[in-house]
Amino acid sequence: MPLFVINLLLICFLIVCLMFIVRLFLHRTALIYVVRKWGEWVEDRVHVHQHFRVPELNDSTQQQNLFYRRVSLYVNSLASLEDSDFTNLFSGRKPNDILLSLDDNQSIQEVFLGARISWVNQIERDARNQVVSRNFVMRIKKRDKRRVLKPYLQHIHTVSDDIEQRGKELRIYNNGSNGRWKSVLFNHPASFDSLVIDPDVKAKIRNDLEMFQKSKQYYHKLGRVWKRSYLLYGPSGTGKSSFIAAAANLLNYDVYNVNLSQVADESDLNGLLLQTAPKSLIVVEDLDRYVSDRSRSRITSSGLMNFMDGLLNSEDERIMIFTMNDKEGIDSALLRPGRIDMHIHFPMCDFNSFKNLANNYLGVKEHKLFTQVEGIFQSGATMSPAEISELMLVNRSSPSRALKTVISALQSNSRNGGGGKVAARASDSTASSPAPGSVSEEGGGGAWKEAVPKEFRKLYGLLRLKSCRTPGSLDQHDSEMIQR
Ligand SMILES: Nc1ncnc2c1ncn2[C@@H]1O[C@H](COP(=O)(O)OP(=O)(O)OP(=O)(O)O)[C@@H](O)[C@H]1O
Ligand SMILES: [Mg+2]
Repeated sequence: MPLFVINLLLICFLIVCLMFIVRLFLHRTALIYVVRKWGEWVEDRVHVHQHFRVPELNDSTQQQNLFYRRVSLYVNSLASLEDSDFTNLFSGRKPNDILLSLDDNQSIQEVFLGARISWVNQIERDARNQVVSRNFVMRIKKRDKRRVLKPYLQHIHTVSDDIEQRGKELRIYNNGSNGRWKSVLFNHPASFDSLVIDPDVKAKIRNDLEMFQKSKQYYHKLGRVWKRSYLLYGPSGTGKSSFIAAAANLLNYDVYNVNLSQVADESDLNGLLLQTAPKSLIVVEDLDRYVSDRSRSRITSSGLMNFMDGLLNSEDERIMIFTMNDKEGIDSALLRPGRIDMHIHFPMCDFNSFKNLANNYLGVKEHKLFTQVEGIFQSGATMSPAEISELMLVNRSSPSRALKTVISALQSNSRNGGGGKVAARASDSTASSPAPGSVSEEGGGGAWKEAVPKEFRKLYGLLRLKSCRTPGSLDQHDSEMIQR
């Protein structure tokens, strides 16, 4: 090979090495950002830009400009804000939330559909440093505007909606006899993680709920109302109401709890449905009782079915949840596909659920008493998760004592006729519950008293009294339990 070719190759190699080292140096020292900024500065000088101002107040009426709020939510959520040279940090509504916020007159950029868009948080102050006006000013290349502006504004709407939805405080609504909803704040701590059901079923439902939330276009294309219905069925104390609370927390939906015995007639029921807001869970608990005992409600079957089909605005997403202890003997038309999209069974506790509860309530993954518990479950004994969790909760200071208490309860239950009997008795116990299916209600304590055999309650009382001798080992809730 001629010498000059070798030299040429050598020079090329050296140039590549040099470029690599320069690039590495720029990245390591963050000089790359400086170079990039210069590049953008030059680019800005050779393009014509268009500016859009979003004032906080409408010029003529001095009323709040709703779009300003959306832009504010959107801009302060941009990932580029985290990378910017300066950012204000504020605490959010939830305890661990930290919110980022642009400073006065700070600018930020993002790339949308290949177009660079920048925002300035323009704040004007007077001589006394009082804010005179607030605006967000958007800047975009004239060349990109026609292509990008419309989808970009739509994108701002969608993202800000989503942020608002995630940050909103949830409420639970109950209907009164006047055909109106009354609401209170809803902060039930239930989550899908704390809910003990078959892991595959749990994953399937979570997936189904999340898919539904993202399926607006799909439902629209099919010409279907954007709604999904679930039936939760199983004995009392198996987690149906807890599931509803967990779903509301997962989706960030308000809960509308329909008490059918308070509904005067079908038009009243439809009126209630129309008063519900989008992004909500509409819940009817203990539907089987209303259906089998007509004296509890003045709604006919067809009225109920119309309600379940819910002629709602197709744009408004809603989820309906019905609960039942037993679906035997229920008119199949009421439960047909389309009217109810998914049937979810909530069974009594088995050994696997018991282990999950022991982990959640006692922090115990393995224990020498587990083999004995497994044997008792295999012999056919069972109790509801509510009963077992209640026993674990009050004995949480000593896992061994908690497990022994559960074992005694299971054995006692088995001697008294097995799980079926407890299940039946547990269902009966809800007949006296004050309001059907209040999501915020912790059903464990009351049902426990009714469902656990007397003999065991005596034994349990003795154990509680004994443990009570250790000062400070019980909280307020525990003392209430002893008095029962
Ligand atoms: N599957 C479960 N996973 C975790 N905790 C549960 C479960 N089932 C019941 N619990 C506990 O028992 C309590 C009562 O459960 P919940 O009210 O959800 O039962 P339910 O099925 O709605 O009963 P009912 O039919 O009587 O209304 C809950 O607060 C929760 O602490
Ligand atoms: Mg319930």
